[in-house]
Amino acid sequence: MLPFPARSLLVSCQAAATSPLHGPGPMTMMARAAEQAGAVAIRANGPADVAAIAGAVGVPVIGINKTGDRAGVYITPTLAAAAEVIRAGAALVALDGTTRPRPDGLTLAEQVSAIHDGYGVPVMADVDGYEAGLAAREAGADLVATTLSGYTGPGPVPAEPDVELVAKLAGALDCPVVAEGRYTTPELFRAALDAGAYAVVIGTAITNPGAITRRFLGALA
Ligand SMILES: CC(=O)N[C@H](C=O)[C@@H](O)[C@H](O)[C@H](O)COP(=O)(O)O
Repeated sequence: MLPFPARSLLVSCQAAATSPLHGPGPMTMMARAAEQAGAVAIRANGPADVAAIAGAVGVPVIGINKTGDRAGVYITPTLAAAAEVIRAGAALVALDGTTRPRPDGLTLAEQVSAIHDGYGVPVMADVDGYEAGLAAREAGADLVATTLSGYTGPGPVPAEPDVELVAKLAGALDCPVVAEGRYTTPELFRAALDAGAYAVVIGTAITNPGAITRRFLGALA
């Protein structure tokens, strides 16, 4: 049973170490504001933020634990990283669901089943493409998210979200597909749901005032 309903908006509350909003205090305020406005789950990074947010909101927290280099597997890359955010209060854990080798040597299937067996929480696999999505479900993921599409190849990150991948995965998988990554407008949020997304995670467009400010100033360039 998933801890949030279909056709819902989930808000990612994360701030880079360079941001004045970095840390559990500001991220908890962001999460409370998102919950007050109708977000039905919060995605948060690291045990400190997960613990603070889980203690302050009534909606479930999707915990991630970014570790290591962004060029490699960095979203909850190991079982130990997953355990930290689960112990901090995550109701669900999201982790790298690509086919790349993982730093602790576990396969994705081994990591997922260790989380299921050891902690009993659902797992969301952040994938970068169709084949990875199929493989992640095969490996036991309870949800598949398009989070890493556009981020694992050699080229620049596209401006638009990968709605096509959402549609392909939703048509092929027997589990919920979550749209995540570069959903910047209400129209794109709606497009993801219409393409078959169970829910949509929105981060930057809601919780990153620095990026929003830069986006407006881009109109002057
Ligand atoms: C690729 C990667 O590391 N994505 C991260 C995953 O947790 C976050 O940095 C994103 O903000 C999140 O996925 C939400 O996406 P957007 O901020 O585009 O709405």
